[in-house]
Amino acid sequence: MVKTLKERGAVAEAQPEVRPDPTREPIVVVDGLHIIYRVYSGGGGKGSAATALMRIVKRESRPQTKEVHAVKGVSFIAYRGDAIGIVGTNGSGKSTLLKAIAGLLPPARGAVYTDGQPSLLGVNAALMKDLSGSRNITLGCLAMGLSPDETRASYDAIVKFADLKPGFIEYPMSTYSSGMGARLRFAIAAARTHDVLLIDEALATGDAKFKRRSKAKIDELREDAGAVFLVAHNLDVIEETCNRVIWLDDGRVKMDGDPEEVLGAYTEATGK
Ligand SMILES: Nc1ncnc2c1ncn2[C@@H]1O[C@H](COP(=O)(O)OP(=O)(O)OP(=O)(O)O)[C@@H](O)[C@H]1O
Repeated sequence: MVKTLKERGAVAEAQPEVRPDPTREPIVVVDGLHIIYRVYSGGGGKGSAATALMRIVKRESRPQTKEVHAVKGVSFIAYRGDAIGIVGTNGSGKSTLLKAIAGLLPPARGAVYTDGQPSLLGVNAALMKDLSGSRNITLGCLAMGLSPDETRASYDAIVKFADLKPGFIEYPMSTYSSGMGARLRFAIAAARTHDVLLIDEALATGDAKFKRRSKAKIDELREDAGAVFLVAHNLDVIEETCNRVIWLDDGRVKMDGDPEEVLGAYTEATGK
């Protein structure tokens, strides 16, 4: 039987139409964005340096590349003051979308326009795990563009916000639990206002008290910042923090709108 284009997956399911709101100020415009990862695969052998060297010696051709189409024609507009939660099952493209908004991944097609500088705060944000929390605060603040005076002035507030166990601020970050690390990273990032703040799972590891304080901080950041994006598997965090939710499904926008409505449909569809 001949399959239709849709059955063969050649035609994407329609994504919600984007209707600009002329009364609000756009901060991030994502326009028909496609992100494709190219992964080396095949050749049989392991992808080690030795295999690559053998291939050069034997003058074999390069291994085949495989494409992973992670974001498929995503479009939306984020406005000043928006806190947008991004939900979706594993591998649906949430982290990829955040990285693309941060400018870390080149679009294969489409474009991302941002008014101001996006900052990506991920659980894996690049602090130095061998340095103490204290040194990382200085490093992180300077890396975010704060002056040495501003860094010194922000130090106490960051330590207080991170609320680590006594003494831990002088220990290397490699000794921190993932929750402690996430708290410190969030506290550092929150020390500055951001035009566009992208948060990837940073709050998932915090306890209830920290989540409450981070929600208050995100509300504050939203007032000063342009827009906040939050990826989290914990839907409570999204529901409490965001005024809008985008549901990604296999790299496409399935729904974009009111948190209650989108999270309701998402929970029903996925049983999460
Ligand atoms: N560096 C990479 N190279 C190749 N493929 C990748 C890479 N990073 C992600 N992918 C693929 O892109 C797709 C989207 O991944 P992504 O990490 O954006 O999803 P996610 O929704 O954030 O998932 P999770 O909820 O598990 O964190 C997946 O198929 C994943 O395997």
